[in-house]
Amino acid sequence: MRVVTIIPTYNELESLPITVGRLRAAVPDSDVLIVDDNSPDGTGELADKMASEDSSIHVMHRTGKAGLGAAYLAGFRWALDAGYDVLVEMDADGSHKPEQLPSLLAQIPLGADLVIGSRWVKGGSVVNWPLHRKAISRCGSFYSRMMLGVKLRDITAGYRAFRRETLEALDLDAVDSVGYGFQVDMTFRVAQAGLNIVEVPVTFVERELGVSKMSGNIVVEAMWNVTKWGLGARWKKLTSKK
Ligand SMILES: Nc1nc2c(ncn2[C@@H]2O[C@H](COP(=O)(O)OP(=O)(O)O[C@H]3O[C@H](CO)[C@@H](O)[C@H](O)[C@@H]3O)[C@@H](O)[C@H]2O)c(=O)[nH]1
Repeated sequence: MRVVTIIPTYNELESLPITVGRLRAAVPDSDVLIVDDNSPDGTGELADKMASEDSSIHVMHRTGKAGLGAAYLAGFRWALDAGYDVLVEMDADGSHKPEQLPSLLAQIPLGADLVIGSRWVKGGSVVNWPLHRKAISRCGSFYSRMMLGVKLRDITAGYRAFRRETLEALDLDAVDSVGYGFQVDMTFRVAQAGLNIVEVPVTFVERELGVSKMSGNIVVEAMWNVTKWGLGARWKKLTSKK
């Protein structure tokens, strides 16, 4: 099983080497793809240096900040072309513990098409999150579950492992969401394709270095899209019955 862990970065100079070091120690067999959006703090140059010292680390440079969703889509395309069997999504800031990746990967041979590292299933948790982030995440997952009929606890989670065939089954060109909405969008598409989504408990640790790129716009985008997708799916169901 050839695994690649895709790490999108925007201004992650301090966090990136720590996270990649932990990942290499925890899952030495996983290659790494860093997708940098021309970070002003020099993260891209640091990533190049790391790649020059370790042939399992690859770097994709993009011209400017275009959002986490766009970075992942570019990373997916590169990794599919390169022939990887499993594509992992991981934040650069250490909030997704690399030491927990083996528990996500273990689900792939058992038949999972998408594995979600879930904060809100039994055994999952969040460390050091302010109350408002907990509320946004829980409400976002609850609203998405209600609107989309996807029976998962943590639909917005960003710690994931995709089987390559799962991504090949989707129309990636049609995905245009940027923030939280991207994770919900991908989950909804995988669920609609009738594929097997498995949640495993993880501990999400709030970053200690750098700053989150979460913004009000990203939350509004997600809510708007979820409403649109949910109503669209209901309308489709209604009109196909006639
Ligand atoms: N290349 C690139 N990377 C980006 C961009 N925006 C964010 N990133 C990178 O994406 C990762 C997550 O960004 P954060 O800003 O730390 O995200 P967060 O608010 O903590 O959100 C996390 O949790 C959400 C659910 O609670 C998830 O939906 C989200 O995917 C992420 O895992 C980090 O590695 C960050 O550098 C961008 O425009 N371009």
